[in-house]
Amino acid sequence: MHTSIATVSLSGPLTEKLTAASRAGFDGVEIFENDLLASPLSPEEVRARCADLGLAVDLYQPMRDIEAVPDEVFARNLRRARHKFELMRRLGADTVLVCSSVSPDALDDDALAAEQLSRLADLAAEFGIRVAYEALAWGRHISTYDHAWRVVEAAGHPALGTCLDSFHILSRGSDPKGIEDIPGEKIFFLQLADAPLLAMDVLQWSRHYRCFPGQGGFDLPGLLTHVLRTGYSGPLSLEVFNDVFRQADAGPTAVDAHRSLLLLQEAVGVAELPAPVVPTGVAFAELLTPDAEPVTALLGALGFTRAARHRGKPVDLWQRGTARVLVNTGPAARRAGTRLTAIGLESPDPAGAARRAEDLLAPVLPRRRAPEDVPLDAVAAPDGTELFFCATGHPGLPDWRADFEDLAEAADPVCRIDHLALAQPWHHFDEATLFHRSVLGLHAQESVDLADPYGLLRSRAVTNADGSVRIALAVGAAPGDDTVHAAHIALAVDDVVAAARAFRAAGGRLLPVPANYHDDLAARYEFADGELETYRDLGILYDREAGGAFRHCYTETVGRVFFELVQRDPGYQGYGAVNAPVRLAAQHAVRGFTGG
Ligand SMILES: O=C(O)c1ccc(O)c(O)c1
Ligand SMILES: [Mg+2]
Repeated sequence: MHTSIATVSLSGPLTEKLTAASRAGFDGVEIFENDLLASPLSPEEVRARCADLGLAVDLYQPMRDIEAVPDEVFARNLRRARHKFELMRRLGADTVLVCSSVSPDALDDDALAAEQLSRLADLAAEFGIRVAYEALAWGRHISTYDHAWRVVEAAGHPALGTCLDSFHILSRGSDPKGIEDIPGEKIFFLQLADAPLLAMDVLQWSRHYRCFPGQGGFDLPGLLTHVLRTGYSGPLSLEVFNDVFRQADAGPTAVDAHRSLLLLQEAVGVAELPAPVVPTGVAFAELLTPDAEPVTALLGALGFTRAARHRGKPVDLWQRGTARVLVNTGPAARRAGTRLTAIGLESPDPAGAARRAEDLLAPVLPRRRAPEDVPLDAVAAPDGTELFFCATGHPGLPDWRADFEDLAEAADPVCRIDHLALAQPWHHFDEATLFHRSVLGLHAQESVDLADPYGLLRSRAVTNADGSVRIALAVGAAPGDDTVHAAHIALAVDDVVAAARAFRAAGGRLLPVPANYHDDLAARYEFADGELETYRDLGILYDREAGGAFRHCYTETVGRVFFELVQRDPGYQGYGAVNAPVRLAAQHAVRGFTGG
């Protein structure tokens, strides 16, 4: 279907918004009046720019406070409208959005509203323009879609139709099924926005918290299904007022926006995409570092051995059990300190996984990093993390390990990657979740807010069904907070006490945890004799759910990476979130002393 985006959804001046929308693959735009007023381009120039970019000007908006007013006020409104219709002719826009009045002048009189909207439509028709009337959820007298439709229906004017906006409909809890009572050709426009389910004033909610479909709590596929049943065939247009998107780069936001529309079309069956290929495990995590020594010292103390070396590049494979970490000291490492740059995901169909990602606008990475390398399918996640789709040890599929020359048999204490925690750029958290959910087919758990001494950290885990892939996506409230912008690799061990002791005996440094924390644990749980003292000594944190317990501790941080040792009872599904504030405070306390 024809896809469109309101310029208010993107950051920057009008020309940047238009360029971003076009590059992301949108077919058209809704031009928000303020964006035009602030633009140095004339309406003709905007029209030409849109044409050059392959964008239709699908809507001009909004026209406000028009209807159900005393005659003399309406006369002034018509005069204003004539100006706007002349402007729209120059702009090449043939549909105008009129939102229901919020003016104190407006009367609670549907017949008057219908009559005046009809007169407005008469004038619009002289310019070849159609009027799409939309109920704002906070409209003074008209605030529901069915009410707006009754007024439009009563007016019975061919140049007057309604504009449906999913936010206004779903935020008020209206039943979208009634949309099917509207003839499709009288729905002149469809605006789509999701939103987190918040209990707050609807105007504030709308102006600050809207998000792209699939990122919030509304049933957008359900609503769109009702709309399509009417025969509606106009644009699917995103109109998202969001404080974060206003500040984020327009380019990536537009890509995320378009991805959300592709997914919505897939969900309602009007677009076909390659099916998700859910990853079945973690093949490796790759660290890029300008200085291997602190990283390999840490890995060594954690019981990893250097098992293999890449044939052509400065990349070593470190392994303990089935936990594999690649240490890359290539030239790219010089640009930034130590960080986690790539993840290998086990995939039953690597090529299929990459095809879906590509169709959902993920940048595809070169299949070979060098001519002699094994070809691997890889894409970039929104945060830039490279995702390799791997088939470790599958006959018939390329094995990434073929690029490596064995150095040693891996020592094999039981150990695997329990989860990876990735720091997201602060303005791309919702997109990251949607990406991992829809592109990779992972299930998203609830988002949790964690108190950091210097701000709030938001975290949301995405997992596969058996928990063999767990990725915790986190973002700090404060842009540029380095501590929370560290990624970490959590290693699952059978006995965290033994693992922590072995780590310390090998010279590793564990994150010290304040005594107050363990005093509180004593108040909350009963422990066997000596157990709590052991945890106190090693800095082991503890959590318990109905399903079981979680014991975990942290290593020092090297660059922007640290490790966690976890002992997870099979029934425990979380990540020790209750302990995160203590852990974050402890990491702040040692910052500067541990950084590498
Ligand atoms: O918040 C507003 O004023 C506003 C304006 C135009 C719209 O289409 C809308 O949904 C909201
Ligand atoms: Mg709207």
